[in-house]
Amino acid sequence: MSERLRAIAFDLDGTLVDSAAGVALALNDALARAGLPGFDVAAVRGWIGDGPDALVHRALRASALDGVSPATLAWRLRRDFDAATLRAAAAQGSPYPGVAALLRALSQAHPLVVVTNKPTPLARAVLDAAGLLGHLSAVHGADTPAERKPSPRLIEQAAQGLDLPPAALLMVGDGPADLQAACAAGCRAAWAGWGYGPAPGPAADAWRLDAPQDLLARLQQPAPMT
Ligand SMILES: O=C(O)COP(=O)(O)O
Repeated sequence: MSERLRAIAFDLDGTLVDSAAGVALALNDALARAGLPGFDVAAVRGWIGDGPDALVHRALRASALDGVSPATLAWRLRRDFDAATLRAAAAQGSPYPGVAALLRALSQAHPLVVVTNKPTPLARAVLDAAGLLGHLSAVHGADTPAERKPSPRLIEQAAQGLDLPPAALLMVGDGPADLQAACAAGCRAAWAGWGYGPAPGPAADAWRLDAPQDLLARLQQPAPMT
């Protein structure tokens, strides 16, 4: 690990936990309670990464209800989605192969945090059920819209909590919002190629990781940003 890199911030969905099937389960539970049809995992996978409000909005748009439905429907779907997630956190997904071992190895030497667009209570429940919470120093979830990545706020909050400048962090994530938030915070970035997001363009200043274990190897090399 380079001298200035002192802590690692991980995205949750599509980076630590393969949650698409679990998110689809909770979303479809909420939709069914509202008398609406559900969606398959492939569709839902493409809607993950910007938080549950965006997920609900995208589901409503795909249901052709967007714009004609009252705001209370979105509110109710969101409430029921959160409840379904908390009721069955263990069904929300498992860590990707190699993730638990990676966190175990990295946490020996460096603080690890999660920076996610999931609200904190949901994020903590999912991480706990996945057996990952014990490796983490803190979980920073987006509890208000303004905190959501690509805003740098959660990364800044994480850095502040560790008493480090954001530049001392590496943000590892699968989505464009993760890399944009890292750039906005002035912190280094690594793209998790095993997740849901598209590959960053050639101009993006980020490590490209094919598998969780690649991170250990890359941490021995010079950092992509200074
Ligand atoms: O979309 C979500 O709920 C959270 O997504 P993230 O963990 O990739 O930030």
